[in-house]
Amino acid sequence: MTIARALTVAGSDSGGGAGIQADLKTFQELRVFGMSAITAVTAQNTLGVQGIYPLSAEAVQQQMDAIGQDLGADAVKTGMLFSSEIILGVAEKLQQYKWEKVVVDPVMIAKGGAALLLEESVRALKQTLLPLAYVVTPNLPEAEILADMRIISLEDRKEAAKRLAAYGAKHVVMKGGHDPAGGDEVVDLLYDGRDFYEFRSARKETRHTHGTGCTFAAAITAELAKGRSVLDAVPVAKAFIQAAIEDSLQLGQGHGPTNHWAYRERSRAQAQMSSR
Ligand SMILES: Nc1ncnc2c1ncn2[C@@H]1O[C@H](COP(=O)(O)OP(=O)(O)O)[C@@H](O)[C@H]1O
Ligand SMILES: Cc1ncc(COP(=O)(O)O)c(N)n1
Repeated sequence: MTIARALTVAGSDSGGGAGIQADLKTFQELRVFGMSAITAVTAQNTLGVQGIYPLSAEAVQQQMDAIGQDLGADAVKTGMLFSSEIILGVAEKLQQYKWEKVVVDPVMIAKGGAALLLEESVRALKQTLLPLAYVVTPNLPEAEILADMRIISLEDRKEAAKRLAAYGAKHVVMKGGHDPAGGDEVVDLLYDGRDFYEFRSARKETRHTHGTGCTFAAAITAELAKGRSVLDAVPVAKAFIQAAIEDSLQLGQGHGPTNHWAYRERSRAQAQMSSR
């Protein structure tokens, strides 16, 4: 039996809802062997980010070497990268190990407002990492910064996706969670350099959305690691995050984490129903 392997290069969230912790939980739930290279340690909970301790670019590269030289990875996800030095170091290793299924979640600001990427590093993200992205998964505020334009209409989203593709990203998945005019639907838009696809789901009214972006991108990464196409991976990720948001765990006093085992429990219940 072949074992699908995925590597996440991201920050640690002590609260367990986002970052490395969300990614590894998601990989595990989707039956993919998860590995990590930590870029920064954050002291964080559902109330916000209390501290950020970045690692050196060398320490991040050494972790990626440890995986590249031994276990290997079928897909790689990047999340919080914090500085230009780390971005450049990560880009170098992605190229060295010829990792092509790379999902770049361009994490910039935590839900509570803390900067998880230095402002001066946006350029490095655009110019060094986007060209290596098989998939980039911006939320709307991140897409506005990367594409350098305001996004209001669906046409704006399409124009922004084209601009990100022009930087070299093979697929753009623009998430719609932050759409102020979203109404009762959340629409994620996929652009593959040729066509646009819309993925819709019911918007859940909730404040428990800590780590939704990380979890969604990790689910795409897991499915790519198994050999699925982007067009097949995105609907699985959408179903995964929908279940995780709808069945949230009500933990903590602020923006609580999503439920990483909800998708598996739903799938199991469905299988039992259909076998009756
Ligand atoms: N309230 C919600 N109800 C259902 N799905 C949501 C909701 N908010 C976000 N999502 C989904 O969660 C994923 C992350 O979305 P988004 O909030 O835009 O990104 P981020 O967490 O990076 O800010 C997307 O697939 C989006 O469709
Ligand atoms: C270490 C770390 N990485 C990423 C996020 C973003 O979280 P979200 O997925 O909610 O945008 C976070 N809060 N902490």
